[in-house]
Amino acid sequence: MIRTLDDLDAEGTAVGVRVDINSPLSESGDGLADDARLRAHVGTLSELTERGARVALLAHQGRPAGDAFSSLAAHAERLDDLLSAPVEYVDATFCSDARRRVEALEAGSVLVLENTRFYSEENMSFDPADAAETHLVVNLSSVFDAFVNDAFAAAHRSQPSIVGFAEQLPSFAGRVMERELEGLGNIGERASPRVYVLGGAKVDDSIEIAETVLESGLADTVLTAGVVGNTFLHASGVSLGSESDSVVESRARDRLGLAESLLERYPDRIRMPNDIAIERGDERIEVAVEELPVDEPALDVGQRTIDAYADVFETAGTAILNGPAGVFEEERFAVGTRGLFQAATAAGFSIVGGGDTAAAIRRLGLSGFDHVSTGGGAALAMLTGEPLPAVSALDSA
Ligand SMILES: Nc1ncnc2c1ncn2[C@@H]1O[C@H](COP(=O)(O)OP(=O)(O)OP(=O)(O)O)[C@@H](O)[C@H]1O
Ligand SMILES: O=C(O)[C@H](O)COP(=O)(O)O
Repeated sequence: MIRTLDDLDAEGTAVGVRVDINSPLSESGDGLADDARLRAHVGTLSELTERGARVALLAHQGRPAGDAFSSLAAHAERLDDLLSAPVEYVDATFCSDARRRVEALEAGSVLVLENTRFYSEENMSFDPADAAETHLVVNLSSVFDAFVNDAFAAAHRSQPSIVGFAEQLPSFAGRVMERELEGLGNIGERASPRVYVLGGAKVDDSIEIAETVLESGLADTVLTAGVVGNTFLHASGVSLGSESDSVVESRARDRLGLAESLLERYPDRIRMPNDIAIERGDERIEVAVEELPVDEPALDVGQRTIDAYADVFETAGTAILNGPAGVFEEERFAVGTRGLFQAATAAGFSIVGGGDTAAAIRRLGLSGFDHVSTGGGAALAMLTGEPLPAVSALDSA
């Protein structure tokens, strides 16, 4: 049974709170280009500080050697704007200076510790028992009274700050974690027919997801769009044209055979676009599949596809959306994503996977979904029935 903040005696308690505020950075790299994930955690942090907790914040940003690998100074500054509680930052995570700052925390205040991934162990995976013995967890457990995991978007990572503390301290789910588990947990018990929309450009991953959800019966129908839809059209023998075919072959990598096999095994449960949209001059031109191939790359799905998929949503019990239908960053090719995602809200319960998809619906001003996740890979793991290390750790705490 996972304990929540309802079960935590917060007054005066030094609480280590793991959040996921991993965010796109501004061009200059010294600021945040998007603060959606910081805003997502305001509820948890406000509740804890208003209840008198002494909050030490743990988080990662980027990956070693990656462009977005940075300190959390800018995150702390933004959180100070977003929270009514005082927020300070220290450029240390678990050394004696950091521990002293945690011990000196006043009730109702927040200290942002430095990026956990600045320390080598955090970039490795451990079983929870071994994670509990890492330097980060051992040192910080000596100054924390309790641990809250609110980092749903990193819940699929078995890293020390995610799975180690539950072995050492009383541990609880934060409100983001609680909400995500309510929205995405037990997906197999959600009303059917369950319809998965697989779009975007992570084609090899999406083909594997299609196999998982079809084989397990989680999905009654898989609707494909984006490069994923183009790939299944290609796998079904349709030649889209040299430009699109080469995009498909590069993105599908060695999974094209699996797409062909899935079409043979589930001909009635996988749907492909009826039409695509191309750019000709300054125009958006929609081309029926029967009129393919064309020279220009397929950059979106067309109205016939939107209408056909909308019919499916009308009778869907649950719609799960991951990946946009087209190059939504260009307004002319956002038509598919707008139409498809809006139509999906007709389903009994609509869920949007996190990451770029959640960013897309914010950018396009789309609304009406029952659950919009903060997690990309973590949401997908839950939506395909995979266990999440962070959740297992909290559950055994
Ligand atoms: N037909 C298309 N041709 C080329 N690119 C496309 C097409 N359709 C969608 N895309 C691109 O796919 C990208 C998003 O795909 P991606 O798979 O990363 O989404 P996502 O699954 O939501 O991401 P994440 O897993 O990070 O949440 C967008 O940048 C979009 O431009
Ligand atoms: O942005 C995300 O998907 C999460 O913060 C996890 O980041 P990671 O893929 O670098 O572990």
